[in-house]
Amino acid sequence: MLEIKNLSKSYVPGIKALDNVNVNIANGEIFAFIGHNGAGKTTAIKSIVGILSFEEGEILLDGVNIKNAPIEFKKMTAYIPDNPELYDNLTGIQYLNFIANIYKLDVEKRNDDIVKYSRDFEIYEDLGNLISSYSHGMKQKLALISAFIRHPKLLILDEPFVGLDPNATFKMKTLMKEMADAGSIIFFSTHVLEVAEKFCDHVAIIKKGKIMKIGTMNEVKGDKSLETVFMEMTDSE
Ligand SMILES: Nc1ncnc2c1ncn2[C@@H]1O[C@H](COP(=O)(O)OP(=O)(O)OP(=O)(O)O)[C@@H](O)[C@H]1O
Repeated sequence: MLEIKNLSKSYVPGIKALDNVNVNIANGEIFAFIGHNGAGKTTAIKSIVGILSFEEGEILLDGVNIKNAPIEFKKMTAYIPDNPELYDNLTGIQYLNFIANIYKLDVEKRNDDIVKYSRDFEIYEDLGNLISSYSHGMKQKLALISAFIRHPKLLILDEPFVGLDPNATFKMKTLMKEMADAGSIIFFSTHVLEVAEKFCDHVAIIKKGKIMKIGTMNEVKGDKSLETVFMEMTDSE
């Protein structure tokens, strides 16, 4: 379970980018975090994965506190930013093995997973090429594979649907669903409300650092579309 309790964060004293955010996500849930530009999604994500410090609150994954046990927490977590920075001078396979070695993944299992996921994402044939020769979408696919081979407890993604072709988007959703069915938590931010509506069990709408509405997709949208509820929540001052 991921527990975010009373999380507040300011970049500038007196201005809260996150204001008393509370979120609980059970194992196996697919959770979408939606909000306007500047609402605080990336700030929340970077706080959860331990990149940003925060002044108030607690973040726990299966009871492990990011502040008290950051290494243990990070071992269970895979994070894919909206624009992943990879190592241009490595080949795709060198990068995947580098990540696999850092996390001490079993060699046989990792090799099987690399073949499976790179075939799924149709970049198997490109793994021997330098990352510098990859397109933006291919880099995103490589970053996704590096996360999937770890089978993390928490997979957290910032805007994962931007820049992927329809096949890759479909494949990513299928693999995310598989991971959730195996008990992982999938947490992502998105501006693509149709995908969030169809794909997620749970959702939170954030505005100016505050959670406006949170719950199951049905609880949040009722008999309206997610877009309608989002507009109602975020347009009003
Ligand atoms: N490094 C920073 N220094 C100062 N203020 C920042 C910094 N990063 C973000 N902010 C501010 O924090 C607030 C939340 O930004 P954040 O990037 O979390 O929003 P977001 O919801 O991810 O937006 P987007 O959808 O545009 O990616 C904004 O007001 C932003 O200007």
